[in-house]
Amino acid sequence: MITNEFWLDRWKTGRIGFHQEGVNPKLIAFWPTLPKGNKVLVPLCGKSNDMIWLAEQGYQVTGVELSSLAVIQFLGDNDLAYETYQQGELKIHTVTGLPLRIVEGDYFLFNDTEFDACYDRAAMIAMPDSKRTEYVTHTLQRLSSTASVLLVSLHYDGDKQGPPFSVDDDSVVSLWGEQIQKIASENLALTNPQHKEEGHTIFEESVWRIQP
Ligand SMILES: C[S@@+](CC[C@H](N)C(=O)[O-])C[C@H]1O[C@@H](n2cnc3c(N)ncnc32)[C@H](O)[C@@H]1O
Repeated sequence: MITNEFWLDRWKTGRIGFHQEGVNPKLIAFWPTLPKGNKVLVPLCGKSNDMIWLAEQGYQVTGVELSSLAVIQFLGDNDLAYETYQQGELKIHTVTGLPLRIVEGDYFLFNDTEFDACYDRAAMIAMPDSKRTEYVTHTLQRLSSTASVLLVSLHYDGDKQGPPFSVDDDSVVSLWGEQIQKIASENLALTNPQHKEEGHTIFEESVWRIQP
Protein backbone atom coordinates (compact mmCIF):
# COMPACT_ATOMS: atom_id res chain seq x y z
CA MET A 1 0.00 0.00 0.00
CA ILE A 2 1.31 3.40 -0.98
CA THR A 3 0.51 5.52 2.06
CA ASN A 4 1.95 8.80 3.30
CA GLU A 5 4.02 6.67 5.72
CA PHE A 6 5.52 4.84 2.74
CA TRP A 7 6.86 8.11 1.31
CA LEU A 8 8.04 9.49 4.65
CA ASP A 9 9.94 6.23 5.14
CA ARG A 10 11.50 6.42 1.67
CA TRP A 11 12.94 9.82 2.58
CA LYS A 12 14.06 8.66 6.05
CA THR A 13 15.96 5.73 4.56
CA GLY A 14 17.27 7.66 1.57
CA ARG A 15 15.53 5.50 -1.04
CA ILE A 16 14.99 8.39 -3.44
CA GLY A 17 16.12 6.98 -6.77
CA PHE A 18 13.56 9.25 -8.48
CA HIS A 19 15.58 12.35 -7.60
CA GLN A 20 17.65 13.81 -10.43
CA GLU A 21 20.72 15.94 -9.90
CA GLY A 22 20.19 18.34 -12.78
CA VAL A 23 17.17 20.03 -14.29
CA ASN A 24 14.92 17.63 -16.20
CA PRO A 25 15.76 17.97 -19.93
CA LYS A 26 12.07 17.54 -20.84
CA LEU A 27 11.19 20.58 -18.74
CA ILE A 28 13.75 22.73 -20.53
CA ALA A 29 12.70 21.38 -23.94
CA PHE A 30 8.93 21.56 -23.56
CA TRP A 31 8.00 24.19 -20.96
CA PRO A 32 5.83 26.81 -22.70
CA THR A 33 6.73 30.47 -22.63
CA LEU A 34 4.30 32.10 -20.24
CA PRO A 35 4.09 35.65 -18.91
CA LYS A 36 6.60 36.34 -16.15
CA GLY A 37 4.97 36.29 -12.74
CA ASN A 38 2.60 33.49 -13.72
CA LYS A 39 1.83 31.14 -10.85
CA VAL A 40 3.22 27.64 -11.38
CA LEU A 41 2.22 24.65 -9.26
CA VAL A 42 4.61 21.72 -8.77
CA PRO A 43 2.68 18.97 -6.95
CA LEU A 44 4.63 16.27 -5.07
CA CYS A 45 7.81 18.22 -5.74
CA GLY A 46 10.37 16.25 -3.71
CA LYS A 47 13.60 18.25 -3.74
CA SER A 48 13.53 18.73 -7.47
CA ASN A 49 15.89 21.27 -9.01
CA ASP A 50 13.22 21.85 -11.62
CA MET A 51 11.63 24.32 -9.19
CA ILE A 52 14.78 26.45 -9.17
CA TRP A 53 14.81 26.50 -12.96
CA LEU A 54 11.15 27.57 -13.10
CA ALA A 55 11.69 30.29 -10.48
CA GLU A 56 14.72 31.56 -12.41
CA GLN A 57 12.50 31.93 -15.50
CA GLY A 58 10.51 34.47 -13.48
CA TYR A 59 7.48 32.38 -12.53
CA GLN A 60 6.01 32.34 -9.03
CA VAL A 61 6.58 28.74 -8.10
CA THR A 62 4.77 26.72 -5.44
CA GLY A 63 6.00 23.19 -4.70
CA VAL A 64 3.98 20.91 -2.44
CA GLU A 65 5.73 18.09 -0.59
CA LEU A 66 4.81 15.78 2.26
CA SER A 67 8.25 15.04 3.66
CA SER A 68 9.97 17.59 5.91
CA LEU A 69 13.27 15.87 5.11
CA ALA A 70 12.79 16.56 1.40
CA VAL A 71 12.03 20.20 2.16
CA ILE A 72 15.04 20.62 4.47
CA GLN A 73 17.34 18.97 1.93
CA PHE A 74 15.98 21.11 -0.91
CA LEU A 75 16.52 24.34 1.01
CA GLY A 76 19.90 23.23 2.37
CA ASP A 77 21.34 21.78 -0.84
CA ASN A 78 20.49 24.97 -2.69
CA ASP A 79 21.72 27.24 0.10
CA LEU A 80 18.39 29.04 0.25
CA ALA A 81 17.37 31.43 3.02
CA TYR A 82 13.69 31.18 3.90
CA GLU A 83 10.92 32.03 6.29
CA THR A 84 8.35 29.60 7.58
CA TYR A 85 4.81 30.06 8.79
CA GLN A 86 2.01 27.69 9.64
CA GLN A 87 -1.26 27.72 7.71
CA GLY A 88 -3.69 25.22 9.18
CA GLU A 89 -2.06 21.83 8.82
CA LEU A 90 0.45 23.06 6.25
CA LYS A 91 3.84 24.71 6.72
CA ILE A 92 4.70 27.36 4.17
CA HIS A 93 8.38 28.01 3.50
CA THR A 94 8.95 31.16 1.45
CA VAL A 95 12.39 31.47 -0.10
CA THR A 96 14.23 34.76 0.13
CA GLY A 97 15.41 36.21 -3.18
CA LEU A 98 13.58 33.77 -5.48
CA PRO A 99 9.85 33.67 -6.31
CA LEU A 100 9.51 30.26 -4.72
CA ARG A 101 7.69 28.69 -1.82
CA ILE A 102 7.48 25.13 -0.63
CA VAL A 103 4.29 23.99 1.03
CA GLU A 104 5.04 21.17 3.43
CA GLY A 105 2.17 18.77 4.07
CA ASP A 106 -0.35 16.49 2.42
CA TYR A 107 -1.15 17.69 -1.10
CA PHE A 108 -4.81 16.79 -0.60
CA LEU A 109 -5.00 19.43 2.17
CA PHE A 110 -3.59 22.12 -0.11
CA ASN A 111 -6.44 24.20 -1.45
CA ASP A 112 -4.99 27.26 -3.20
CA THR A 113 -6.50 27.89 -6.63
CA GLU A 114 -5.99 29.94 -9.79
CA PHE A 115 -2.57 28.62 -10.75
CA ASP A 116 -1.63 29.53 -14.33
CA ALA A 117 0.35 26.37 -14.95
CA CYS A 118 1.30 23.00 -13.50
CA TYR A 119 4.42 20.86 -13.89
CA ASP A 120 3.97 17.18 -13.05
CA ARG A 121 7.06 15.00 -13.19
CA ALA A 122 6.85 11.74 -11.24
CA ALA A 123 3.76 12.94 -9.35
CA MET A 124 0.78 11.37 -11.16
CA ILE A 125 2.80 8.17 -11.70
CA ALA A 126 3.68 8.11 -7.99
CA MET A 127 -0.03 7.73 -7.20
CA PRO A 128 -1.50 4.21 -7.02
CA ASP A 129 -4.56 3.44 -9.18
CA SER A 130 -6.87 4.00 -6.22
CA LYS A 131 -5.73 7.60 -5.69
CA ARG A 132 -4.82 8.67 -9.22
CA THR A 133 -8.22 10.05 -10.21
CA GLU A 134 -8.45 11.98 -6.95
CA TYR A 135 -4.95 13.33 -7.54
CA VAL A 136 -5.72 14.61 -11.04
CA THR A 137 -9.11 16.04 -10.02
CA HIS A 138 -7.51 17.83 -7.07
CA THR A 139 -4.79 19.17 -9.36
CA LEU A 140 -7.21 20.41 -12.04
CA GLN A 141 -9.21 22.16 -9.30
CA ARG A 142 -6.10 24.13 -8.35
CA LEU A 143 -5.71 25.53 -11.88
CA SER A 144 -7.36 28.42 -13.67
CA SER A 145 -9.62 27.55 -16.61
CA THR A 146 -6.88 28.61 -19.06
CA ALA A 147 -3.94 26.94 -17.33
CA SER A 148 -1.10 25.14 -19.09
CA VAL A 149 0.03 21.70 -17.93
CA LEU A 150 3.27 19.86 -18.64
CA LEU A 151 3.16 16.22 -17.61
CA VAL A 152 5.89 13.59 -17.78
CA SER A 153 4.31 10.14 -17.66
CA LEU A 154 5.43 6.54 -17.90
CA HIS A 155 4.08 3.40 -19.53
CA TYR A 156 5.77 0.00 -19.29
CA ASP A 157 5.04 -3.68 -19.90
CA GLY A 158 5.67 -6.58 -17.54
CA ASP A 159 4.43 -7.05 -14.00
CA LYS A 160 6.47 -4.51 -12.07
CA GLN A 161 4.61 -2.97 -9.16
CA GLY A 162 5.06 0.78 -8.77
CA PRO A 163 5.89 3.42 -7.88
CA PRO A 164 6.46 4.56 -10.52
CA PHE A 165 3.19 3.16 -11.81
CA SER A 166 2.50 2.54 -15.46
CA VAL A 167 -0.25 4.72 -16.94
CA ASP A 168 -1.35 4.04 -20.50
CA ASP A 169 -2.19 6.74 -23.04
CA ASP A 170 -5.97 6.27 -22.84
CA SER A 171 -5.85 6.68 -19.08
CA VAL A 172 -3.84 9.89 -19.35
CA VAL A 173 -6.52 11.32 -21.64
CA SER A 174 -9.44 10.14 -19.53
CA LEU A 175 -7.83 11.52 -16.36
CA TRP A 176 -6.75 14.95 -17.65
CA GLY A 177 -9.35 15.46 -20.37
CA GLU A 178 -9.48 15.55 -24.15
CA GLN A 179 -7.41 18.70 -24.36
CA ILE A 180 -4.24 16.95 -23.21
CA GLN A 181 -1.85 16.06 -26.03
CA LYS A 182 1.14 13.77 -26.23
CA ILE A 183 4.04 15.78 -27.61
CA ALA A 184 7.02 13.44 -27.19
CA SER A 185 7.92 9.93 -26.13
CA GLU A 186 10.99 7.79 -25.74
CA ASN A 187 11.31 4.06 -25.10
CA LEU A 188 13.95 4.02 -22.36
CA ALA A 189 14.22 0.21 -22.63
CA LEU A 190 16.10 0.71 -25.89
CA THR A 191 18.79 2.86 -24.33
CA ASN A 192 18.91 1.87 -20.68
CA PRO A 193 19.98 -1.77 -20.11
CA GLN A 194 18.55 -1.73 -16.60
CA HIS A 195 14.97 -1.67 -17.91
CA LYS A 196 15.75 -4.59 -20.21
CA GLU A 197 17.30 -6.54 -17.33
CA GLU A 198 14.11 -5.94 -15.34
CA GLY A 199 12.20 -7.63 -18.16
CA HIS A 200 10.71 -4.64 -19.94
CA THR A 201 10.61 -4.35 -23.70
CA ILE A 202 8.66 -1.13 -23.34
CA PHE A 203 9.53 1.50 -20.76
CA GLU A 204 8.13 4.58 -22.40
CA GLU A 205 8.52 8.02 -20.93
CA SER A 206 6.06 10.40 -22.53
CA VAL A 207 5.57 14.14 -22.36
CA TRP A 208 2.07 15.60 -22.45
CA ARG A 209 0.75 19.09 -22.45
CA ILE A 210 -2.39 21.06 -22.06
CA GLN A 211 -2.05 24.34 -23.85
CA PRO A 212 -5.13 26.51 -23.93
C1 LIG B 1 8.37 10.02 -7.08
S1 LIG B 1 8.65 11.41 -6.03
C2 LIG B 1 8.83 12.71 -7.26
C3 LIG B 1 9.40 13.98 -6.70
C4 LIG B 1 9.66 15.09 -7.75
N1 LIG B 1 8.47 15.43 -8.51
C5 LIG B 1 10.81 14.76 -8.65
O1 LIG B 1 10.64 14.82 -9.86
O2 LIG B 1 11.90 14.45 -8.13
C6 LIG B 1 7.04 11.68 -5.33
C7 LIG B 1 7.07 12.67 -4.16
O3 LIG B 1 5.73 12.91 -3.73
C8 LIG B 1 5.73 13.04 -2.32
N2 LIG B 1 4.35 12.74 -1.91
C9 LIG B 1 3.72 11.54 -1.96
N3 LIG B 1 2.44 11.65 -1.53
C10 LIG B 1 2.26 12.96 -1.21
C11 LIG B 1 1.16 13.71 -0.71
N4 LIG B 1 -0.02 13.15 -0.44
N5 LIG B 1 1.31 15.04 -0.51
C12 LIG B 1 2.51 15.65 -0.78
N6 LIG B 1 3.59 14.99 -1.24
C13 LIG B 1 3.47 13.66 -1.45
C14 LIG B 1 6.77 12.05 -1.86
O4 LIG B 1 7.28 12.35 -0.58
C15 LIG B 1 7.85 12.19 -2.96
O5 LIG B 1 8.81 13.15 -2.61
